[in-house]
Formats: sequence, structure tokens, C-alpha cells
Amino acid sequence: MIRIQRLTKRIPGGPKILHEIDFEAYPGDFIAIKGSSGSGKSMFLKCLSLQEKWTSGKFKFDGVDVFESGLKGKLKVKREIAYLEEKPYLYPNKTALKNVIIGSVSQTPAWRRWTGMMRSDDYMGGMDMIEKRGLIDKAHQKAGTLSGGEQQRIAMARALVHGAKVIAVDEPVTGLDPHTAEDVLKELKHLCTEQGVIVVAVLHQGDWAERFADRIIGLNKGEIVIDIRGRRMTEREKRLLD
Ligand SMILES: Nc1ncnc2c1ncn2[C@@H]1O[C@H](COP(=O)(O)OP(=O)(O)OP(=O)(O)O)[C@@H](O)[C@H]1O
Repeated sequence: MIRIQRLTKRIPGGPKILHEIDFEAYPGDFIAIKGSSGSGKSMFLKCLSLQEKWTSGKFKFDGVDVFESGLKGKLKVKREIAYLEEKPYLYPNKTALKNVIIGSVSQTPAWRRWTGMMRSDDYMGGMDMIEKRGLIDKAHQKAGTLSGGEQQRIAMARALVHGAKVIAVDEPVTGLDPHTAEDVLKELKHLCTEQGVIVVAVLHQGDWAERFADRIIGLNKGEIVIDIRGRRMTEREKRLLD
């Protein structure tokens, strides 16, 4: 479970980008973040996954007070809250499978990195995760040749192999055709309902948030202006995001 209280982010010597954000999420939640350009959506995901330092606020994750528990709490967040950018970084010349298992604990010994050899349990775990994403026939294809939707799913598989319990994903369907976008969102929804993963997704365009999310949070100038159950938004609510 995640509990954030009064998260504030200010760029040193610059403007306040997030202002006193309160946020809670429970296993299995699919939460969409909406808001116009510059409203702080990406910054929120980056603060949630500790890619960005907070200016102030309290952060509890799975009962651990992240900032009170020192390095241990921060490492737990970095390990278990995966941040996926709009165009997730994959090694283009490595296979989809290598991208999924790269950096996993049993891969770490230097001689494995030098020789490129995988342990059989890495191989099986990676293949299993890729199969569950419906990409088994792409496992040995170079990641740089995969489509945008396939790359998103490989990035998800990598996060899950590495033990992610929360996926904070920025614009996962931007630039995808509607059919592929729907597949990616179904996949994320499935992770919530079947595995209790928490998904926090920036889904500003179209009606994807209304169709897939359990909750919709709307940001305007770094403040929460809407926090509703996933449903069709009213015209008044939409105006609050402008
Ligand atoms: N490192 C930084 N230094 C200064 N300003 C920043 C920095 N990072 C973000 N900002 C500003 O903070 C605001 C929020 O940025 P953010 O990327 O979170 O917006 P967003 O809602 O994700 O926008 P978009 O939909 O266009 O991606 C923007 O005005 C941006 O210019």
C-alpha cells in the first residue's frame, strides 16, 4: 500500500511543480493521472518512484516510512516501484529476452555479463514473463525492431521480473494505434486484477482513463483538482483540468 501526504516538489530557485499532493493506492488499483501539458503528471510519477527528490512530504510504502527508514526504505521503493517512460529504454541490439532479464540478481556476476550466458532459471523466468505478455514469438528478436506496443510490454515484463509491485507508467498508449493501445491497457489491467500490482498511469488523451481506471486523479498546476472513481467525466470535471 502507498500513502503519500503533502508531497511538494519545488525546483531549487524555481517554481513549485507539485503542491501538497495527498495520494493513496492499494494492491490491485489501476489509477489514471490526467491533466493538461505541464500540470505535473510526469513529475508526480518520478517523485512516486524516487527518480526525483522530494522537497517535502511523507511517504509510506508497505508500512515502511520511506524517508525515516534511511537507505533501506529508498532501495525498497527503487526496487518495487518501476517507472516506465513513454518510450521505455530498451537495449536495441539485445533480444527482447535479454532486455527482460538484464540486471536481474542471478545475472549479476561479472563473468555472466562478460560471457553473456544466462542461468537457466533466468531464462525460464524471462520466457515465462514474455509468454504471459503474448510475445513468445518475439523473445529472440532484437528489441530495436519491436513495435512501440511490444516494447512497452517488454519493459513491463522487465519490471515484473525485477520484482515490481507498482508500475508507474507515463503515457503508455501515446503513439500507438487504438487496437495496440487497447491491448497494452488490458495487459496493465490484468496485472492489477490477477496479480495485485498497483498501476499508476498517465493517460491524458482520449477516454482510456474513463474506460480502464478504477480511479482518475486530475492535476492542474501541480495540485489535485479531481479524485474520482473511474467513470465518464462530467464537462465540469473536464474544465477543471484546463
Ligand atoms: N527539472 C526541471 N526544471 C524546471 N522545470 C521543470 C523541471 N522538470 C519539470 N519542470 C516543469 O514542471 C512542470 C511539470 O512538468 P511535467 O513534465 O510533470 O508535466 P506533464 O504534466 O507531464 O506535461 P506533459 O503532458 O507535457 O508531458 C512543467 O512546467 C515543466 O516545465
